[in-house]
Amino acid sequence: MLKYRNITFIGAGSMAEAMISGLINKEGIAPNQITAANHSNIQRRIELIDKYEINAVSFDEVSLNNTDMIILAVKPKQAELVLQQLKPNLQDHHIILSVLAGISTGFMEEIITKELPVIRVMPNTSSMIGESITGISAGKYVNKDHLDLAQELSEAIGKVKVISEKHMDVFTGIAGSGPAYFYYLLEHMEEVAVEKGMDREIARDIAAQTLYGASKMVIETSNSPEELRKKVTSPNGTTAAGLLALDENGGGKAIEAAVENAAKRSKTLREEFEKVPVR
Ligand SMILES: NC(=O)C1=CN([C@@H]2O[C@H](COP(=O)(O)OP(=O)(O)OC[C@H]3O[C@@H](n4cnc5c(N)ncnc54)[C@H](O)[C@@H]3O)[C@@H](O)[C@H]2O)C=CC1
Ligand SMILES: O=C(O)[C@@H]1CCC=N1
Repeated sequence: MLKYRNITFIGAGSMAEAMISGLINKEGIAPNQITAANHSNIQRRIELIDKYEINAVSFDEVSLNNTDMIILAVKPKQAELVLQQLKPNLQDHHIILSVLAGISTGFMEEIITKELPVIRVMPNTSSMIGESITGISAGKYVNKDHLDLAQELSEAIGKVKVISEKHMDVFTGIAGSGPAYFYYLLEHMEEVAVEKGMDREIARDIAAQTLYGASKMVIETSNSPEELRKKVTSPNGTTAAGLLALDENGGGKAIEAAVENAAKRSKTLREEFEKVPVR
């Protein structure tokens, strides 16, 4: 069970913080079970200690003796170096989770050489408030207990889907990067309202609640997005006019292209940063 486990984040940036915040808001995971390690930014460590009362240390000070789960949360390009540096201190009881976009379990397993469980976990920043949707896929040495633990951790920050690793790129394109597309949408909606003289804060609330309500309708009713869209669209009404403008301006295609391009980038990150490790 997660509540008896100690967790060390390697990397203490936005994604690590979103997960830390979600985890300690969840009953059962005490701040002192969590350690975050970063490269050199002392100010950032102080900020995390003050805000969450977790332990925060520099990468050089990190000790893995009392850790059960290591969560890699550095940039994909740092994967190889960080794993090489961790390798001498890895122990048989360690479970390695990686939130790194693109980087495969096979590559990580190859670097660490020990037969340790490596699990890819793709959350999003809504972990911060326990509303992530997190994709997990297991490496070669993962058993049911390891997977259950990764699932439990992911459930502490939102919902979970266990997926095949071959779908991780598209999952990242939809869910890892997805919040940014919706923020972009909200920014644009807000801007139009502001241009028409509406107060920015009010416009923001209106747009955000509209998105939240629409999402909740998809999640909580048995209707598909298409059915729900049709229910909003009165013949010859305002929605039809709005959707026509979306179509004419390539709205649907733009959304598809965003997901495709993010998924493609996930794949090219792998090609760029997975080199054959030097043993
Ligand atoms: N930001 C997001 O929404 C999501 C990010 N991810 C993945 O999470 C990972 C981290 O992304 P962000 O948090 O956005 O990046 P970030 O740039 O905010 O954080 C990276 C962290 O790694 C630390 N770091 C760099 N080199 C290090 C080293 N040698 N040892 C220890 N720490 C080191 C940095 O000090 C920093 O704290 C990436 O691999 C990304 O693909 C996954 C899902 C969503
Ligand atoms: O932009 C990125 O590469 C990371 C991975 C998913 C979300 N943020």
